[in-house]
Amino acid sequence: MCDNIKVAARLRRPLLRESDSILIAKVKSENTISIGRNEKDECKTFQFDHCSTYSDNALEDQEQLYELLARDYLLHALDGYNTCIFAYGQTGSGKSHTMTGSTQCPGIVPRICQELFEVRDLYESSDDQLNTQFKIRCSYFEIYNETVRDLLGREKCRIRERPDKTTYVEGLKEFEVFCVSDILEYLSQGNERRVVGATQVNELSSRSHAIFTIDIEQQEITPLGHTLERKSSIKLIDLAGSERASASKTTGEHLKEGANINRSLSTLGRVISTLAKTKKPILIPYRDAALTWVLKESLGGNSKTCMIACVSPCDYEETMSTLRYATLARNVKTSAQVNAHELPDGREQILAMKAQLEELQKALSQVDNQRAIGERMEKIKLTNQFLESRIEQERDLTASYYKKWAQATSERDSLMLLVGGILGSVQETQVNALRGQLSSLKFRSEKFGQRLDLECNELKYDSGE
Ligand SMILES: Nc1ncnc2c1ncn2[C@@H]1O[C@H](COP(=O)(O)OP(=O)(O)OP(=O)(O)O)[C@@H](O)[C@H]1O
Repeated sequence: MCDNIKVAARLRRPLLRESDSILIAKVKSENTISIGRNEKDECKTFQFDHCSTYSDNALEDQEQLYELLARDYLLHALDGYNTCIFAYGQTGSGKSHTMTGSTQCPGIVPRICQELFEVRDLYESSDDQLNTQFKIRCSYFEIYNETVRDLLGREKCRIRERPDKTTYVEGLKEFEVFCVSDILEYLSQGNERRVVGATQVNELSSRSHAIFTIDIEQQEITPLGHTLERKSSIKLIDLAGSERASASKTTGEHLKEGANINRSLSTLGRVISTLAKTKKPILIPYRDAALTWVLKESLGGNSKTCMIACVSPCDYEETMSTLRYATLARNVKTSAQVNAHELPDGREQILAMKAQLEELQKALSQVDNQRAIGERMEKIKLTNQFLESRIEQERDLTASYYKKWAQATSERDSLMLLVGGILGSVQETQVNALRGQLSSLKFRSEKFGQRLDLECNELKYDSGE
């Protein structure tokens, strides 16, 4: 969905030091602000989506600005849109007062935090079946002299581009927050570490661009029992103030800071004017400054964005320049989309998990089978080795029996020959002795034969034949 950047002008009250100055700006209606050098000068009028002025009650002014302008950006974020609110203006024009404010007079950031947790509590405590679970995280960084510094961590960080061309701060610390005091604690910790300096125009001048991000993740159970997940982020930005060196009487380090601030703000101006002029932009100079590079999505991408142009009631040139800048921003279009998708419902998840479990069990039993087969193979191998060595032994034994048997047989044969040859010439007693010898040899030879058969049979049985 295409949306123009919403632009509001906020006129701050004259400060004590300005009590003698001529008031050059006036809010004429809720959409119109006019500006003239003096009462006689012809006034120039500017139209914006919203114009707010001051009253005697600063707290009420803060409340009103939140209700009429800023709350919508919390509601959009709860619907799943990325949103961004940034305060722009000269130094001392009321940007920090508008975004952060003070404990007595809180600005937009603490109010958004407060209401976000009220909404969260309401949803989560509801007995309604359409329950929503929240996960809220925050991070805070500043861009000082073109360097990104994590205000809640220690590191200097770098800006990176994702494959889809969106940008992010690498290594930025993000903290999950569970209640409003958690998030306000991180906000105040970060504010304490922000680079602040005194200039002639503002005693507590912010010398950096500060970007506080709230990431919201919601999981909602729909009436059909599905889970809808929404992810969105709210970027809340307090820019450093534009300044003329002569007006703010800056010198040395402050002059360098001022030059960097002005350079990045003028790049922001060029990005805005290129986006405002071109329907299909060819080259937007996002990369020319860390600020525009990191805000790429908020300025020309998936975001609902609001610019609050803070103006002083007494400085004609600066106020005029801010209002011109703001007018240009009104023509910039962004293309915000709801970042939501349905998660697979519970039943589907259970079925998918069951199928996965079955597959795992199958794989496991295959592994078990293979292990059992392996173990049996190992046993068979050992048995084979044992049998082979037995066969070898038996073979040696058989060979030695054969040898003995052959010897016994030839001994018997030669004895029989001898008996045959000498039978006539020997005494009966000699014959009987020879006969005894012969029958003993016969008996031994039969025994050898039997033993041989027995060994052969055993061998056959062991080798499984
Ligand atoms: N609407 C307002 N009502 C009352 N006081 C205001 C308002 N806006 C600003 N102020 C006061 O004006 C002074 C300067 O405001 P602030 O510090 O917010 O300016 P800034 O734009 O953030 O300046 P810088 O860019 O130098 O940081 C502060 O004392 C602040 O309290």
